[in-house]
Amino acid sequence: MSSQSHGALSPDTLRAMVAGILTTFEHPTLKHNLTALKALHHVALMDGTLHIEIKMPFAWGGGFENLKETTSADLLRITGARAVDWRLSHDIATLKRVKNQPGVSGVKNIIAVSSGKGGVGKSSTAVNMALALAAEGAKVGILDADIYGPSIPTMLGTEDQRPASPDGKHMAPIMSHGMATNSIGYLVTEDNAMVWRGPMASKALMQLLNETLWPQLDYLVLDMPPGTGDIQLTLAQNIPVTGALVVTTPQDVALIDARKGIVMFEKVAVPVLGVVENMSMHICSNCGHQEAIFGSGGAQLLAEKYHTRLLGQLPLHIHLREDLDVGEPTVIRRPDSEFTALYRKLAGAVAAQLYWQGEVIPGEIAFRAL
Ligand SMILES: Nc1ncnc2c1ncn2[C@@H]1O[C@H](COP(=O)(O)OP(=O)(O)OP(=O)(O)O)[C@@H](O)[C@H]1O
Repeated sequence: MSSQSHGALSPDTLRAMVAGILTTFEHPTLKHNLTALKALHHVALMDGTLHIEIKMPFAWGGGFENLKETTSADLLRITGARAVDWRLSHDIATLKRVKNQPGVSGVKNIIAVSSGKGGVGKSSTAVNMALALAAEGAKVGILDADIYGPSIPTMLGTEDQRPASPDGKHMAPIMSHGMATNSIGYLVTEDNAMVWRGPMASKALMQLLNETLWPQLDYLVLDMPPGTGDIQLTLAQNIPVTGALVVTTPQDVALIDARKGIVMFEKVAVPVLGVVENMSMHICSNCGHQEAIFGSGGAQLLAEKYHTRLLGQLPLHIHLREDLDVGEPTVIRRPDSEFTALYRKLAGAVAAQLYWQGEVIPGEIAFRAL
């Protein structure tokens, strides 16, 4: 099609032209195209610049970058504009929660991050994914519910802080790297928490969730205690979770436990969003050599067998551990690294899966009654 003089286009024609191109855009996060999603929020052509605003119901920073790269040239050609001024805004949908439970004040969606066994990198994944969701454009918080090893404060560099209580009843979350966070680790010593019986632990965690003064959040990432015992089952049943992730390593023993995690969530009707494979490859920090030291392909097979999906794979690399040890997760410390790109891809896949798998609660207003 030949270029047209931009002065000659009516708003409707312009919109139809732009929509025509955007409709053809395909991306792994899109089950239906952008027009079906009503994502084209604003189009205008002024002084040779084409202004386009895309509004999305789930965190979509990565998809948006891809959209710009893929369609800008065509848009310029078809509209005759000299430049495109792209804008992405979000109006993140609130999705149906397990058992239709009422939500937590201020929080639209809760994503539980679990693992069948300890030490597979659940907390590392939760914290980097939460920061990646924020980098993708969402308002994000993280709650460390891992009574057996509350490591989020260390990973966020906030271990010396304690939540204040402005009214003697609620806790103000601690802010770190732009994210609201609270942890069972701020409230009890590790030795204390370890000996809690199930009901005590679950009660404390429910309090932590409900009595934190969360700011308006699109996603609250919940770092669950590892395993599939009573505490995990009680939490999965009582927390108004939107969906759950199961983190595993490619080792057979971890995969067996990850399977138990999937089954546990299915039992209590928590939608499983998918599996995340951590430490899928070891990358040598000297030579870059990659080695599948824990085996390969297992998480993919597990996901297929249980009719879910592999949402991301993260390598085993010394930078990931070092960054967490100094309280500056890789997504913050190395925003342009290949690791951050992987976490952002995972975050985008999780946000999209949550949306497409869920059912939108129209017009719910998350209010806080104090
Ligand atoms: N992909 C990775 N590359 C390098 N180190 C990693 C990676 N994932 C996790 N680690 C490191 O492994 C250790 C355990 O990770 P993490 O605490 O996230 O595991 P977890 O599954 O949450 O453990 P727990 O179940 O005990 O809470 C940490 O020191 C972390 O920095």
